[in-house]
Amino acid sequence: MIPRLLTASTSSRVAAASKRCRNATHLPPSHQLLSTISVRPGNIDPIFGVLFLSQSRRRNRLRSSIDGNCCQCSNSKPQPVPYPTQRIFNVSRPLSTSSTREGEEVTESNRAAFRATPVIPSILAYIAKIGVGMRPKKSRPSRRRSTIKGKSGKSHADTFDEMEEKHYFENSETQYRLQRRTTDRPLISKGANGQSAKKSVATKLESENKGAYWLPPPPFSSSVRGENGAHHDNSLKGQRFIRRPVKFLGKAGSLSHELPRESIGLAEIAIAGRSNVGKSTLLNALLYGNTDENLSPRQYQRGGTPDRTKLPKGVKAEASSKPGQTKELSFYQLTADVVTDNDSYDETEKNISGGKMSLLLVDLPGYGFAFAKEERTIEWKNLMHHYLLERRSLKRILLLLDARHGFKKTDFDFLGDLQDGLMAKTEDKKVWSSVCMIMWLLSNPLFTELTCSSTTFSPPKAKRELPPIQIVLTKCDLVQQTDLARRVVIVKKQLSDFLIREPSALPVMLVSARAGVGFNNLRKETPMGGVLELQRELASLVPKPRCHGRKTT
Ligand SMILES: Nc1nc2c(ncn2[C@@H]2O[C@H](COP(=O)(O)OP(=O)(O)OP(=O)(O)O)[C@@H](O)[C@H]2O)c(=O)[nH]1
Ligand SMILES: [Mg+2]
Repeated sequence: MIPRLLTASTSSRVAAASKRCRNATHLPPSHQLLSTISVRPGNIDPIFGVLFLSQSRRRNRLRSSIDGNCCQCSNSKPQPVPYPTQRIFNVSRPLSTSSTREGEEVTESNRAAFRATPVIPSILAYIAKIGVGMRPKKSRPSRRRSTIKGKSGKSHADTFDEMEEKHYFENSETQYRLQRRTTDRPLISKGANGQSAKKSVATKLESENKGAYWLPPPPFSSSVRGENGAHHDNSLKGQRFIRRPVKFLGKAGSLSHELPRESIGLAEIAIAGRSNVGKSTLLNALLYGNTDENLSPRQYQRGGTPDRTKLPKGVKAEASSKPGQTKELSFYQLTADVVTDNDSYDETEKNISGGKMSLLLVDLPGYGFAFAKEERTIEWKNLMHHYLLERRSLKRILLLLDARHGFKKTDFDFLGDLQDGLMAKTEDKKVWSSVCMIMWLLSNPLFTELTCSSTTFSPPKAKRELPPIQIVLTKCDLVQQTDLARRVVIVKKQLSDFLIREPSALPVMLVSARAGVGFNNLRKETPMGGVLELQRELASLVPKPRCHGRKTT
């Protein structure tokens, strides 16, 4: 037996081509194809070691498979990926057919590839508008640089590598000026007493903004602060939302631990992601907002943002720079009492006239590398999968990705495991329900009657799907805005390239849990972007109170 010989590049191309053919009956695996080719000394090129086949038919077969076509498929386009019969993820747009997750190695794009990714102007404009990400530094061209002209007659500053940053900076500067013009218009007018109104209005604004801070949106906070310190939003159609202190409902570290009771009346949101991606920090920011009393939006706009987020008293998730800090599933409940304007509110009163609105945020342990024993990490993983697959009140899964790195292999492994678990569960359920049905029919004396009127029998309930998975990029404050725009493009591409179907059609959200970042539009009525937008999104998932508008007894 003469050993088979192929150059590495040829064999990998054949393997890639065989993977591209979706019709299993058409193309045998590449190794099968190659095993049919017998290698004779005459078939080996003495210099390159590449196969030369005497039979033209075999040569054509090999060539066609190397070119990426199945040897039996006549059309050159690869066949679409066969979709799973069950809906795995909630999607509302066409599924990706470009490649499967299986066998693909997820590689972190290198710096050159990352730089080569185009910056889409609309994404960049959005990022600039919401104010997340590092602003490009003001690159003032030195006098020398601006005066020295290149051969083409252009200044060297014009041919500078970071032209797009310069261009962007000009845009953001214009936006900033426009914003100032609309919000601070009185600043340029003169006061009645001849004194410049600029100073007085500025002082007034300063005092108003002093302590202006960012809280969860209604119903979990107010946009107006009452005289007695109570928070309520008067703009909401005769209703007030009184926020209660955050409640810690409990934690579970293994499958034997009991989870808090499920309830239809509350929205449950799980925060998942790799270890150290910022899950606990984001959870705290979602629960409490960013309440640095000394921080004013004006301070932020001048570029100085404090390093630490100052949170008020209350239960909080523990965050640490060490991966593996969170070792249990922890449940935090945010509740607001809905009070109609005519009613007096008593905090001790159990049955509030308008009812209650509750949001349950669940901090999950991270996957990937963690400072913990292996058995422990396996235990978390099992618990997490069990929770995500079984919990019925789960409304959304926030999948956090570090904005500096995007998707990593562990993230796809996590999604893949969820998908596998869901498939296995569906199969188990099908088998179990059919066994139950047969047993019941056999033991039932009315068996014959039932078979005649089979319409009375209701089939087993359809399988619950996973809730939508929302991709959230965290730590955006550590990334340049142009790089952030590139990251969004790459994450979207990775989603469509490596998953059979995308987790959901929800937009990729950009947040930073650091104080001052992501809320420079604080003074606008509708908050956009950052944690504020995420808070609004989550608040919109909270079901309306059932006893709305009437007194309960
Ligand atoms: N600059 C910056 N740092 C952040 C941000 N969010 C979190 N961090 C930091 O990232 C580190 C990890 O944060 P955690 O919230 O503990 O991360 P985690 O995902 O809960 O980690 P595990 O519990 O170990 O899974 C901490 O040092 C945080 O201060 C952010 O938005 N910006
Ligand atoms: Mg944590």
